[in-house]
Amino acid sequence: MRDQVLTDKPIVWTIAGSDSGGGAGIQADLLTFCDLGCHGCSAITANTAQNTVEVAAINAVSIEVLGSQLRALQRDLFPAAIKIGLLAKAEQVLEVADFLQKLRALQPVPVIYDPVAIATSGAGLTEGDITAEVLSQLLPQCDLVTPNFHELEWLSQVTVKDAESLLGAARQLQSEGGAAVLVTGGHTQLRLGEVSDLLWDGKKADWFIGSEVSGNNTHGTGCTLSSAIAACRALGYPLRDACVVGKAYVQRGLRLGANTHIGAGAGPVGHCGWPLELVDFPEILVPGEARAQDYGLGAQGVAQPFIHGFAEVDSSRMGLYPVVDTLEWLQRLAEQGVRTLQLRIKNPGENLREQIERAVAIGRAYNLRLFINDFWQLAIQCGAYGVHLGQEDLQAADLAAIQSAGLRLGISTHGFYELLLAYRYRPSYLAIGAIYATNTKDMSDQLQGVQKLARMAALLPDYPLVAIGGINVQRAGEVIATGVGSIAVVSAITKAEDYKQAVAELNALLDNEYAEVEPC
Ligand SMILES: Cc1ncc(COP(=O)(O)OP(=O)(O)O)c(N)n1
Ligand SMILES: Cc1nc(C(=O)O)sc1CCOP(=O)(O)O
Ligand SMILES: [Mg+2]
Repeated sequence: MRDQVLTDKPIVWTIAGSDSGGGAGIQADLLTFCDLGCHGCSAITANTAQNTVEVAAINAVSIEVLGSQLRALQRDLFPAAIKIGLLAKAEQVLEVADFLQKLRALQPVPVIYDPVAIATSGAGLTEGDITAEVLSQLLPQCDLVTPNFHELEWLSQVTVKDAESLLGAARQLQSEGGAAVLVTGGHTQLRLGEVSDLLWDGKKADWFIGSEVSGNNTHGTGCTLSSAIAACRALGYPLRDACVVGKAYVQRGLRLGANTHIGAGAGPVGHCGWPLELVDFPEILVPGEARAQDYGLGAQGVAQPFIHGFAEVDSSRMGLYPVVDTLEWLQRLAEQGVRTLQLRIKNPGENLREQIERAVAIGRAYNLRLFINDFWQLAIQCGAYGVHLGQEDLQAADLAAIQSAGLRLGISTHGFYELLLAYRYRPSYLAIGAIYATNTKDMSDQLQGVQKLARMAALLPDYPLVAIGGINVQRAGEVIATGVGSIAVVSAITKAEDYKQAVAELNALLDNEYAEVEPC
């Protein structure tokens, strides 16, 4: 929600080294913060003398100089997130860890550490060994650490030779330091043509699969990724959303920056604005899909094979979509000409089957797109038009049965990560929520806001998208303007003084927007 206030840019700090060549370090970090709508501040740990072909010198700043920068920032520019890059000697690690401990006692601040310590050439970038200080003092102050394969081996002391050992090393590092681990795959491909990152947060492993981009302009990708994740965390995005948007931002920079010529060596990755194209976003690996084996997620324990591709809805613009809990409401709204409806019964009585049968009959009589929430078995048995499922239902429901019965499938999503994951199933529509706070259901930790909705909707311009959560007549205009083809509402209709008027006003807003987009 924070990113809706355009006059109030979140502040993000980078604590890192200066790259005189302008491709990595502080320079890449500040470009990234700016690009993603944040105000960047810096505390410089070292002045490196480098260009695109060599690191000629690394001049660490003194503890006094580092500390004075941090304290000046704290006095006036309190951060919404912090990215840490090169810490050039053990004393700096201790200084930063100690500072963070005190800062985070005042207010929680997400901290992302890109453990820069070894150059691509293999040369050490630090004065002496910093391993012990990083593991024991710094990592407990971090929320996320973003090693590449080499840095993972360095910090975990585990030799990484395949996907299983990589996951083992990430688990080891996470359990030792407490921070979630995002292992970046830029240096090693587990599958040809795929550049994949592994996130292990102590509970769940996720693979984010990107495609290889040909080109040599890769300098600064690690700095840019960790900075983009920090910027997204400052905008209020949860960790998984921040990771997939960060990866997309780097992918966009690699793709659009591939043909620039800066220096004789590896040129800088591009900084090319907010990623709004699906092509830059990673695919989320789904348990049960064939390539999961190559990523160390074997078939064991997977409830069902990966099923994707569901019956299409007849229009990507399903319009007004009331979600109701009684047959009376279905009947009333069908009589008002509403064509998309959902029956969402949360406290079913003994006559649930009968209610669903009657709902399906109303749906047929009025030619409705009628979705049944949760009860997919009854929806199949009663021949419903479609079923709506939540994220947590995806592993439990028999998706093959829904698919082969020809039912449409709608899936709830809450943010970029869930949207990309649900999209892998190619459902009939994707719902995005909760856009605003709502009294109908506790969604307080999953609020998206309109700007984030617009950024998600931009990824799938022709796909049937539904926005839900706190939408009413006053807010519907800005929601519809994001490009979603449908707005789902509960209380805006069922608690309206005059539901017929609410239906008419919401329909008028939808008609108006679509008329502007598609002039006759
Ligand atoms: C259109 C639409 N979007 C989202 C939801 C929420 O579904 P779910 O996540 O399954 O939560 P419950 O509705 O079951 O509480 C929905 N019902 N409809
Ligand atoms: C049922 C539901 N699902 C949501 C989601 O974000 O998945 S928000 C929501 C409640 C929508 O009710 P109202 O229109 O009254 O705010
Ligand atoms: Mg549900």
